[in-house]
Formats: sequence, structure tokens, C-alpha cells
Amino acid sequence: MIYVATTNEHKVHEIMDILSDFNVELLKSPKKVDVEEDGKSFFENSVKKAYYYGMELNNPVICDDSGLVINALGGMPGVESARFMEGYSYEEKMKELLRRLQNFDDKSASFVCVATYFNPNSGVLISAQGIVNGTISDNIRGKFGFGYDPFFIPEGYDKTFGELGESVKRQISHRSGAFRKLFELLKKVGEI
Ligand SMILES: O=c1nc[nH]c2c1ncn2[C@H]1C[C@H](O)[C@@H](COP(=O)(O)OP(=O)(O)OP(=O)(O)O)O1
Ligand SMILES: [Mg+2]
Repeated sequence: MIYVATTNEHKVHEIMDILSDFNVELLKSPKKVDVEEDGKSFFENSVKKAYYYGMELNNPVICDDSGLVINALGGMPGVESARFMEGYSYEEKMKELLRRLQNFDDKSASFVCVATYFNPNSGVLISAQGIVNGTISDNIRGKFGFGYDPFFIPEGYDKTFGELGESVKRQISHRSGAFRKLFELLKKVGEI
């Protein structure tokens, strides 16, 4: 059994859905562990979360650190995606990012996810990254998903993740890429 270590219910749902093809029992973490996400990269924060949750729960865990990278804004909000304009709604955060982007032609952006597995008993720790490239739409559209989904249009589509919904995200998202790669690696090393 592996605990899904996150405070974000949307992530729990997506991760369990993505990994339903693998024959592994996944349970939501029975407690929230306070981890200061002060790393300079998704990788550092992901490893940190996995380590602290694993040590606290004394059981294998998976987690992710993820965010939106907008190229014209120098990669913002990036690793700060959750903390950018803290206390404001995602609608307000997206409106502010759209305002900052309005004078740029380059609307390209990527969602990045670094998924990590940590087993405190064997000491095995493995991370894998997934990226989905796309563009920021001119307006906020759609009700599905969470966070910045309603203004991100993945490459090859003309709708936002907020409009496309779960079935597309489960196939092409940054989280899907990261966790599928991670579980293939875990099979190879015999952890699952
Ligand atoms: O698929 C996504 N669709 C939309 N937005 C997303 C997605 N994936 C990450 N994001 C944004 C939301 C949040 O602003 C940040 C994640 O921050 P991040 O610290 O990894 O997650 P979190 O604080 O919600 O939960 P936790 O750290 O407990 O796993 O990036
Ligand atoms: Mg977080």
C-alpha cells in the first residue's frame, strides 16, 4: 500500500485515476504533514514533501510538486504557483497573469509536475517529471479541474483544460506523464 501525500483533493483524485491501470493499492494520506516548500525547483520541493511524509507515516508515499511556467513572464508563477498572490482566488490570480501578459505576443506556457516516490523502509527514492506544453488563452474558460486549468490550452487542442475535463487531462497532463513514468520505474526496480 502506498499513501498519496498531498493536501490537494484534486491531486488525490487525478493521481488515483491516472494510476488505476497499475495494480497497486493507493490510499489518501491519513494526515497532513506541514512541509515548507522553499526549494528552488519542482524537484527539490517534490523530494522534500516525499521525504517528510514518508518519515512521518512510516510507509511508502507518492507526492508531486507542480506548477505553471509562463515563458514571457520569465517562468512565473513557476515553483511559486501555489503561493503567487496568496489569499486570492485562482480566478483573481489568472486575471492578474492575463493582465501582465497582455503586451506580449508570446503566450506559450507549460505545466510541469515532478512526482516522487519514497519508501522509508527500503530507502528508495525516485522522481520523474512530466510536462505539457501549451498556451495561455485570452480569457478564463471552463469549470473542470482546478487551479490554473481554465486558462491553459494544451498543444493540439483549442480548448482549455477547464473545458476539456478529466478524460483529456488523464491522458496528456504533466501529472499523468510524471506518475506513469514513475510507476514504470518502480516496476523495474521491484518496488511495486
Ligand atoms: O493540473 C493542474 N491544473 C491546474 N493548476 C495546477 C495543476 N497542477 C498544479 N497546478 C498549480 C496549482 C497550484 O497553484 C500549484 C501546485 O502547487 P503544489 O504545492 O504542487 O500543490 P498544492 O499546494 O496544491 O498541494 P500539495 O503541495 O499538498 O501537494 O500549481
Ligand atoms: Mg503545496
